[in-house]
Amino acid sequence: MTTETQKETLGFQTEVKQLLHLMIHSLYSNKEIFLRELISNASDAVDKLRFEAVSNADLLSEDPNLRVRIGFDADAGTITIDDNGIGMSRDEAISNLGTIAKSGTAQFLEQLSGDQKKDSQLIGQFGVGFYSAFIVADRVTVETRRAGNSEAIRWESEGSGEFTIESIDKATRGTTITLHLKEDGKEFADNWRLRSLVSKYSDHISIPVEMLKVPTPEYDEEGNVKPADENAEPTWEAVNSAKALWTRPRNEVTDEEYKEFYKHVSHDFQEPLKWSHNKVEGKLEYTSLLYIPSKAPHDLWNRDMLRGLKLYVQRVFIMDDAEAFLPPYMRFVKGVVDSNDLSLNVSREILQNDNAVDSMRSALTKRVLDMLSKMAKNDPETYQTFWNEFGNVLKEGPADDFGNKDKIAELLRFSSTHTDKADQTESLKDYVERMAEDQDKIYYIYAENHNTAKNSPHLEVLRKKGYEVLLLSDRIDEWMMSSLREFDGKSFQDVTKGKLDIEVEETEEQKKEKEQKAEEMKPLLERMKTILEEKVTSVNSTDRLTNSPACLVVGEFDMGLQMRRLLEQAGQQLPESKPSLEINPDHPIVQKMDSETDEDRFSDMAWLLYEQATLAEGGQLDDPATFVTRMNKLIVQMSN
Ligand SMILES: Nc1ncnc2c1ncn2[C@@H]1O[C@H](COP(=O)(O)OP(=O)(O)OP(=O)(O)O)[C@@H](O)[C@H]1O
Repeated sequence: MTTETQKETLGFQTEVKQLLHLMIHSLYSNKEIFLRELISNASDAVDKLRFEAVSNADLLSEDPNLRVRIGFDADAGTITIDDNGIGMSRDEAISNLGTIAKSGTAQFLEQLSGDQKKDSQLIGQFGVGFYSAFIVADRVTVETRRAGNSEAIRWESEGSGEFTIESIDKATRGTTITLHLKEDGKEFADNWRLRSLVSKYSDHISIPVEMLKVPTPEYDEEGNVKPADENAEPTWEAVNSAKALWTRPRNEVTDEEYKEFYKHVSHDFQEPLKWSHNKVEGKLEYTSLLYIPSKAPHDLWNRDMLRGLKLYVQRVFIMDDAEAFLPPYMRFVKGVVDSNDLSLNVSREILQNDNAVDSMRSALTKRVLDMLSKMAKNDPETYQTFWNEFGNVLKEGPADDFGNKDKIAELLRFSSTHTDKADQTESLKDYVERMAEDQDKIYYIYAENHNTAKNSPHLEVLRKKGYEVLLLSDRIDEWMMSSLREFDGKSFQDVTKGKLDIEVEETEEQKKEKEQKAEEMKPLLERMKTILEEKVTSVNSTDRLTNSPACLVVGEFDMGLQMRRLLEQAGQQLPESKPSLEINPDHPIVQKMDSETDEDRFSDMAWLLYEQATLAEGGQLDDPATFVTRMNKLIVQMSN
């Protein structure tokens, strides 16, 4: 006996144990989904076999009719799901059915709270897959033989922490899963129950999902039921329509079918927000079925994760996550593309450099943008749900996809001083419609968080003028704004950069008065400049402030202070560039400073103005302790 034939006991990876435990507890009110998950896996296994058979036809020859079979034994309390797909080798079974390969699993498990309803949603988003068998079964046996291998194995587990694995004889390739049902899972070992679940969840599966035909009774001449023929071969019949859903005409597919198909391709538990199903004929021939999910997966932010559409070539499954068909900022889209123009041997590398793929990619990108524009126009509430989940990914769009910049800009939603709320609900179109008559720019501010943006001294004069300002505080925002130059002919203006160019209506007299004041301010500004020389390029008088005494402004073409901080934190060496300090000449502190004769006190006040301006725009002080000492000194002097 070789070691391989011996029965080995192995432990589940810790994460599997945790997931199993949580899943059994949080999904018990939705038990029936186990069947969908297992049929979905069986169909994937058949797809993989068909793909391998493209280069090795022998794999198919022994058993060419691809199908999944569902059997049950009500007396024994078992259900079997049997496929003649790719099967698993010993090593594959150990890693596929004993570990979770997904990145971020540990973080995901940490999010679970013990609240059954919330957890079941999260687990659904994560994908339960094979392990869902343990919702209804207290023992699961998997017998499997990989196509092309002679060795078959039996994997078995009670789902509590370990599994066994041993070599067995199995005549045919593929996988048979036997569920030994728990007491409260026995209801599923029933012909009609199983049939109705297959139609509900798996009708769209492209291969036949078969069950044993229930013999129709035959009658003798007297009208009595004839005894069944003991020797008759059981006949299997398909209980689903077994036609790839995307190949069917749109008007013959129901919403329910689209939704179930989505769950199959996306491994998502929840319903999609929208979908778009299209057949393209002409120079290129392909069919696409694209879905917008309703919830972001937990690892969406990871740009390196492989993500994309399921690729079929002439109905043969080629690969999951074919990322070449959509740009990275559309990595939330799920679905299928089935092409008639690609070779069955196509690889990821070929996809990256193929002209047909390029054309499909730009057409599919337009399709998604159109789907979103329509949703935004006809169903703003659903669009808002989309935006709240995926807006931050779409914000990568203007930089990623220059050609569609304007279309993407229309889809963006912002927080703005119009609502003063953190929710991103305002479109640029709304902004432009609300623009004041004499306003010719779209103003925005970027800060580390919403409140810093909303309360920034830089907004004071704009608020006074009634100009709306976009309040940006997502990390991606500054990058996005650097690619958005204009919208509807209006340029964007960062209110913390350069000159604001806001026309303030004033009479000749007021103008003169201002000039005179500026002249009077000069010595004060000079005095401050000498003190703050190492921190600022200049100290100027400004009319952008109404309530605050001072703010920091960077040059029009300089990097924003927030971006600079982010890059510095990331360890980048940046050329030095200093902001300028702008002073509100009407502010009492500034006026007080002008008459301050004590040089030490003046210096403290100048530093405090600079430091508070830094803090107000979300910056950090180089020397916070000295700032506190200075402030305390002034407070004591004030109260004396
Ligand atoms: N019937 C089967 N035939 C061959 N391999 C299978 C079968 N069922 C499962 N597997 C293998 O086990 C792996 C794990 O399955 P599981 O259902 O847990 O995850 P998944 O299908 O990859 O993703 P998800 O958890 O999102 O459903 C699969 O990726 C596949 O490689």
